[in-house]
Amino acid sequence: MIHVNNIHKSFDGTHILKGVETQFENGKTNLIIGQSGSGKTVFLKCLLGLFMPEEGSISYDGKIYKDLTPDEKRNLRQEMGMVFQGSALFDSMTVAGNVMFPLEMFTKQSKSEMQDRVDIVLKRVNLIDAHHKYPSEISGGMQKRVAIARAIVMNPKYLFCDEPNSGLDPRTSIIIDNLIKEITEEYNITTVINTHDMNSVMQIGEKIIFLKNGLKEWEGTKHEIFKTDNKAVTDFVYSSDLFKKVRQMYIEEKN
Ligand SMILES: Nc1ncnc2c1ncn2[C@@H]1O[C@H](COP(=O)(O)OP(=O)(O)OP(=O)(O)O)[C@@H](O)[C@H]1O
Repeated sequence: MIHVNNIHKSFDGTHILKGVETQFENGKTNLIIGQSGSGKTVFLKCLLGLFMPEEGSISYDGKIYKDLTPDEKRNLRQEMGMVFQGSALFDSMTVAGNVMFPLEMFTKQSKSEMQDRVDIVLKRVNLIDAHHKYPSEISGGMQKRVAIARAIVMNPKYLFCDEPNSGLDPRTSIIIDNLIKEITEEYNITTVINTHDMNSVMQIGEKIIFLKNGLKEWEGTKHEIFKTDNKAVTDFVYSSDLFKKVRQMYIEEKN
């Protein structure tokens, strides 16, 4: 569980996050949405410990990040998995090499222990015969599965995903969304996803935070987002005719 307590972050005097307050439960897929420039990436980087808020604090299962020693911070960061936008795989390494990389960097496991773990996570993301392939030899959807396998290979308590569906077709996006949700539940991970993808919101948004100008404008579930009359949220989420119709149908069905 992650508690975000009134965090503020500025760059060169420009106030970007202006007191964000929320919490993310384990076993749940938490989504951050908002217009470009609303502060989603800055917020995710604060959660990852890459940016330090000037005010407020973030705590991870009771551990307040800013109060930890450098060693404790390092240990906590090893409990965080990250799926980067565009997968960010090492082109010169095989699929297995990419997934093994965090184990080689941060553990003292033997080669066979590492190989066993790589087999388990690649199987979990439904990639069985890809160990010896290079990223350029597999599809974008498969690359994303490799990125997810690498993010969970250290058995993280927290999983952060930046635009996990960017560059994927709608069908593959749904498969990747469902995979992240299943893994989140199965391993009881606290997952936070930055997304522009409204399909993801409707599919896996167990908790959605809507950021506007560095503030949390709204939060709720994928069911509540259909019913909200918060104009900033409805203008953003239901900007397309298709989603306007979906919302209308949902409201009529519930009445
Ligand atoms: N390292 C930085 N130094 C200075 N300003 C920054 C830095 N990182 C982000 N910003 C500024 O913070 C603001 C919010 O940026 P951020 O990347 O969080 O937006 P976003 O909501 O993720 O947008 P997008 O959806 O387009 O990715 C922007 O005005 C950006 O220029």
